[in-house]
Amino acid sequence: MSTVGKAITCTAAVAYEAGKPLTVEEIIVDPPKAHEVRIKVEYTAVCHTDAYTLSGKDPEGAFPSVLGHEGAGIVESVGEGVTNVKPGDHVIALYTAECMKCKFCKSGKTNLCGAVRATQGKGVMPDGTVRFHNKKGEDLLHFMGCSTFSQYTVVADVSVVAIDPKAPMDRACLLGCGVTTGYGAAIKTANVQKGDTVAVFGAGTVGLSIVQGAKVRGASRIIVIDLNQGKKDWSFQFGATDFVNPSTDLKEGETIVSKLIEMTDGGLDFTFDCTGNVHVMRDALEACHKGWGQSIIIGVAAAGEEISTRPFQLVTGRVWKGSAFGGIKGRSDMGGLISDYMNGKLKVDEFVTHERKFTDINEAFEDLHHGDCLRTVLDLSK
Ligand SMILES: NC(=O)C1=CN([C@@H]2O[C@H](COP(=O)(O)OP(=O)(O)OC[C@H]3O[C@@H](n4cnc5c(N)ncnc54)[C@H](OP(=O)(O)O)[C@@H]3O)[C@@H](O)[C@H]2O)C=CC1
Ligand SMILES: N[C@@H](CCC(=O)N[C@@H](CSC=O)C(=O)NCC(=O)O)C(=O)O
Ligand SMILES: [Zn+2]
Ligand SMILES: [Zn+2]
Repeated sequence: MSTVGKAITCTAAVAYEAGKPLTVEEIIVDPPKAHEVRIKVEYTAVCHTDAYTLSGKDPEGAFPSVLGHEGAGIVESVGEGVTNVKPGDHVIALYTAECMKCKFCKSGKTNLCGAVRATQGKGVMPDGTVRFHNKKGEDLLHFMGCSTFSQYTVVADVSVVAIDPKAPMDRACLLGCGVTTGYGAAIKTANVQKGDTVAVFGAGTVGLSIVQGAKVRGASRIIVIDLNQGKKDWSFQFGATDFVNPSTDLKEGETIVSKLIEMTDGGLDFTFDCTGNVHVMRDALEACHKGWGQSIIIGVAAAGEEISTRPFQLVTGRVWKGSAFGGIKGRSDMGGLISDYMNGKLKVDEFVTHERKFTDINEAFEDLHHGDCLRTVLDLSK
């Protein structure tokens, strides 16, 4: 029986309270309104940012909500006026929308889009209402415009892209955030060139995806810095030339900054923070080469945190910038990333260290805190 135009009851993992496990329960998902798309989510991974918001450290975090933003699925139905996807399309949800019409989209300067960001940050659809309700009749908020921790979700049409149906969704879902963010940060935001020197702080999925982007571009040196020795082998597997563990590899009187400057004859062309730690962000800036080194902030820091350095670091030519979703325009660029993956140029499968059924989602959050996990992929059919 067709579900088009009807509310769907399905299983979701609801975040009722900061710092508490998710509640796996049946919820009701309304049909899509105009310019909205209802997706049957097939697979989702858990990103560090989901854990960050669940922890209560996200100033935009609101509860009760349906988290999740690294998901792939199949369009179940579309609202009036939707032309970019159709029922049956395989799709990836986009936490960075691309409307192609707003000031941001038309600027040619950024991948940030202004079309739905304000409502997205409040956990509601562009019309200010929600499509999720629990069985008590309470409204549940959306998250990052995606809410992939539900068997069905509703997103704005500007927040979804169709992909090659031959791409396996249990892997392509990682292009919804981690892999795209890191790879894009290297090849778009930084635009690393052949021979450049690169340092990556934090060897999670984001950091290791920067490593592979830097390798594709022919960087001469790719130094990974992580406190977890277990990340060393992975770093080399993705293309690092060096691995430094600041807790074991620094000599008396040496700092991570002085070591990196010494290793690279004055500092790096590009450094990236993928830890969300503001002290690491400072080190990453100060390890840049005088005159031209650029440090890219990707990690998400908790509410109230601030970055600092001596202004002289910038006066003398180092540049601090940031990157969201790797500077990638989701609707325009995703096809190319999927092709790169399918052609073997972009590693994605290698990040899937754990696979679980959806109902074990709280274990997937636990996985994130263990050094042996890059990504856990959840199968929403189980
Ligand atoms: N700007 C954007 O568009 C996006 C930002 N993010 C953010 O990027 C960051 C990375 O995400 P993800 O790769 O999923 O996260 P992970 O937690 O998988 O990776 C972070 C890595 O950094 C390591 N680390 C923590 N503290 C330090 C330190 N002081 N020095 C060196 N290494 C350290 C961690 O080690 P250990 O495991 O031992 O703690 C871990 O290996 C997160 O803050 C996330 O919220 C994610 C996606 C998009
Ligand atoms: N809500 C937080 C900021 C969270 C944040 O920085 N998100 C990243 C993506 S993290 C993905 O895993 C991002 O791209 N931000 C840009 C955006 O427009 O959201 C806060 O309020 O501090
Ligand atoms: Zn993410
Ligand atoms: Zn736009």
